[in-house]
Amino acid sequence: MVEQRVKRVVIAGGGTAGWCAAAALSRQLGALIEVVLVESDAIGTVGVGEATIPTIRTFHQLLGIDEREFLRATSATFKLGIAFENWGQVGDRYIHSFGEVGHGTWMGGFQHFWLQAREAGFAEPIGAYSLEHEAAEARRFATGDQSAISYAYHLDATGYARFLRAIAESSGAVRKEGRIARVERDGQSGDLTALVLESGERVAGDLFVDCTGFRALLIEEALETGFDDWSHWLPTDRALAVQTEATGPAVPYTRAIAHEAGWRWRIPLQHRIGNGLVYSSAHLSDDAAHDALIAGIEGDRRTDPRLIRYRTGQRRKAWNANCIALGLSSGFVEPLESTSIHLIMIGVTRLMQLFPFGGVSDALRDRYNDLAEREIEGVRDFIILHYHLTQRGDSEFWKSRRTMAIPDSLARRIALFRESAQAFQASDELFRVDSWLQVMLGQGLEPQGYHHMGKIMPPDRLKAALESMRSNIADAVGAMPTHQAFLDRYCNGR
Ligand SMILES: Cc1cc2nc3c(=O)[nH]c(=O)nc-3n(C[C@H](O)[C@H](O)[C@H](O)COP(=O)(O)OP(=O)(O)OC[C@H]3O[C@@H](n4cnc5c(N)ncnc54)[C@H](O)[C@@H]3O)c2cc1C
Repeated sequence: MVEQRVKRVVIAGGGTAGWCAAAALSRQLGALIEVVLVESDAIGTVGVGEATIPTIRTFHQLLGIDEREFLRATSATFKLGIAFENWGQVGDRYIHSFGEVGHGTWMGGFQHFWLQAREAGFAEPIGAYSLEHEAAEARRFATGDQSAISYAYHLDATGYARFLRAIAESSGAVRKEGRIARVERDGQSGDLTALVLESGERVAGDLFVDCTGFRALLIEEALETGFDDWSHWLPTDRALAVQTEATGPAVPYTRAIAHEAGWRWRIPLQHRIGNGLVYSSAHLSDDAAHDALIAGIEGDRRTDPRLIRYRTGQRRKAWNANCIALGLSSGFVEPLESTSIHLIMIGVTRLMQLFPFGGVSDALRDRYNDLAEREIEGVRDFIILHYHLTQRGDSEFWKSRRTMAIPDSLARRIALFRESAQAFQASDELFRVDSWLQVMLGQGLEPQGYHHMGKIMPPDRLKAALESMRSNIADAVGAMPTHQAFLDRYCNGR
């Protein structure tokens, strides 16, 4: 029998990444491994990261999380997509919703039918063929047996870490409070051997998970892994965040409102709104950003604006030696499509799938890094798409986004869609065709051609098929309660 070499996993950091890792590892592998987490209350967490994508629900199912309990503990609301305002041109608006857009066939996607119908003059806007889009626009929501709807959540980040901590501790994970002063390494292999706390306590382990946020204490400070900087593509490097009181019913979508040098978010929770202004410090001063943030908020402030600095890019290896970086320590592609928590969850899931019971090996590490790299690069391209496909010319920031050189992978994808309306999801890529489609069209990328599969059927049949899709969706949305009414009922257990 192969001897189990990795028995004790030490997690450094207790933000969303640290507690996600602790909860999943202890709940799923707790019978085989010991899980210890070190965090420092004095340092605290980044405190943002409140919008998610639907994969969070798969992760919750893996942990056996009760949805109502989660919603109450994190003051969460439901999210059906993101409303992008002012991205193509000032005054433009589109929703990137989570669900399917229409129905295609094996030969091609729905967009080909839709483009055919639009040319013939009988297509509604593309969003009319997506349940999630229409529900978001109508601010309605229902889940459970009543409807099959694709959704995610807006959640309170601090409450979420607390919630995950309770799961982790009840599954046997042990928390140690204290500031990590130094990291010990094996003189020969270079592997990490222990975290030494300021108190002098030594926390030894076989495998380490770096969740220390932007500090990247293990993966960078100790292991000097290196970082690929993507700020030439994604130059926003600061965010100002402030919480305000809710002023009305919660909407089931995030708002991402472009401004002269970045964008603003608005994330509705049950009791408050999370607001933030993301900007490029090369194009907007901190004072001007502060004024723009305050000018754009509604409702009384609950907190003072807080400045967060970041750099967009990825750690050269997410897994280096016997250390895996998760969360902000592994890289950050700015929060536009709410992908960071997803990348944490997929990273933890992958770690459990590739867990090095027999010891860390190059083969396991390479496989993990390969998948992590492909996934974050797919996210990167998707985010760059939003900036690059702007028609805005009202500021240096937007002019430079429009004219910048983009990754070849993305340039090919845009050219393909522009020429033929063909969109695809590469293997190991997060965003589905429906997402690429909605954002490309939403940002004003007009296909010059399309597949003629719609011409195979008589125009009347195409018209009837589209009308039936649209009216079925309209009926389903019409039967839903408002998002706020559903939330009130669902969270109260009624
Ligand atoms: C402006 C902004 C907006 C974002 N919005 C979204 C979003 O909408 N959706 C989304 O999915 N993601 C978002 N993110 C990303 C999200 O915030 C993070 O992925 C998530 O919070 C995980 O952070 P973390 O746990 O890696 O780091 P942190 O929350 O920073 O946690 C780091 C932990 O390490 C500990 N630590 C650090 N140094 C030491 C030390 N010396 N000793 C002991 N402990 C230490 C800290 O105490 C803390 O517990 C956003 C990020 C930013 C910057």
